[in-house]
Amino acid sequence: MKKVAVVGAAGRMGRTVCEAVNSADDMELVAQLDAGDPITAHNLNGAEVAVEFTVPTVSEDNVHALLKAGVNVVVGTTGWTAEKHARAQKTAKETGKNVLIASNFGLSAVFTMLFAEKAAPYFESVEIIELHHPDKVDAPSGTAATTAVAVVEARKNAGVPASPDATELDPKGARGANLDGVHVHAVRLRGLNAHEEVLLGNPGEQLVIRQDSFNRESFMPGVLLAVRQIEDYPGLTIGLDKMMDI
Ligand SMILES: NC(=O)C1=CN([C@@H]2O[C@H](COP(=O)(O)OP(=O)(O)OC[C@H]3O[C@@H](n4cnc5c(N)ncnc54)[C@H](OP(=O)(O)O)[C@@H]3O)[C@@H](O)[C@H]2O)C=CC1
Ligand SMILES: O=C(O)C1=N[C@H](C(=O)O)C[C@H](O)C1
Repeated sequence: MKKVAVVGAAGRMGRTVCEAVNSADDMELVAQLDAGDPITAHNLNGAEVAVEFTVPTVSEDNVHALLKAGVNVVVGTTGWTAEKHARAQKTAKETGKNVLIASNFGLSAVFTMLFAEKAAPYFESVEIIELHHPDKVDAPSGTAATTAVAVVEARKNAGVPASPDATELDPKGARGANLDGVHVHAVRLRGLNAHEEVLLGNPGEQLVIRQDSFNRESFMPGVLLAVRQIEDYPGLTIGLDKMMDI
C-alpha cells in the first residue's frame, strides 16, 4: 500500500484527491494538511508521497518543505516558472527525493498540449483560449501557459515567424495576454470547469484542438498514475506526459 498525504486537502482539488486515494486499492490516505498545518515529518504521518494542490503563492514553499520532510511530491498547483523549477530541482537533488510538477493531470489536456506542440510549426497563426470556473484565482491558466511555452519553443526550433497580426490599436487589451508572441484569452464563466482550445490557422484552413475537463474527477487517473510512478523518476519531472509512454 502506497502511503499518501494530501496538502491542500480542504480545497476543491484536495478533497477530490482524498476521495480518489481512499478509493484506490493500492493506496492509503495517511495525512490531510491544509492552510495553517505545518509541513513536518510528524504531520505527514509516514507518507511516502504527498500530493500538493494549494495556491500559487504558497506551493513553492510547500514543495521545498515536503522534500525536506522526506517525501516524494506530486504537484498540481499552478504558477510555476523556470526559476521555481530550478530551485525545486536543486532541493530534490539535495534531499534525494523526487518531484513531479504538472500543470494539468487531465489526459485530454496532456494530449492537447502534445498535439499543439506538434502542429504549431505547420501553421501561420496560433492562439489559445482557456475557459474556467469563475472561482479560479489565476489567469492565464497554468495549462495555457505550458501550452504557449511548448508552442513557442516548437515554432522557434522550426524557424517559424511570429503569427501575423495587424493590430495597432488595442487600448482595452482585447487581444488578450501575449506570451512570447502567442495570444492567450481567458474566459471565466459559471458552469464551466476547465477547458482549453488551441486554434491554428493557415490560408484556407483551421485546426482547433479542444479539451474539456467537465469535473475534477477527470484529473484523478493522471494524479494516481503520478503517485504510483513518482518513485521511479529521480529529481524534477515537469509534465505528466513524461510518465506516459507517448
Ligand atoms: N494540475 C492540474 O491538473 C490541476 C491544477 N489545479 C490547480 O490546483 C490549485 C488548487 O486548485 P483548487 O483546488 O481549485 O483551489 P482551492 O482554492 O479550492 O484549494 C486550495 C486549498 O489550499 C489551501 N491552502 C492555502 N494555503 C495553504 C498552505 N500554505 N498549505 C496548505 N494548504 C493551503 C486553501 O485553504 P484556504 O482556502 O483556507 O486558503 C484551500 O483549501 C490551483 O493552482 C489550480 O489551478 C486545479 C485543477 C487541476
Ligand atoms: O484552477 C483550475 O480549475 C485548473 N487549473 C489548472 C490550470 O490553471 O491550468 C488546470 C486545469 O485547467 C484546472
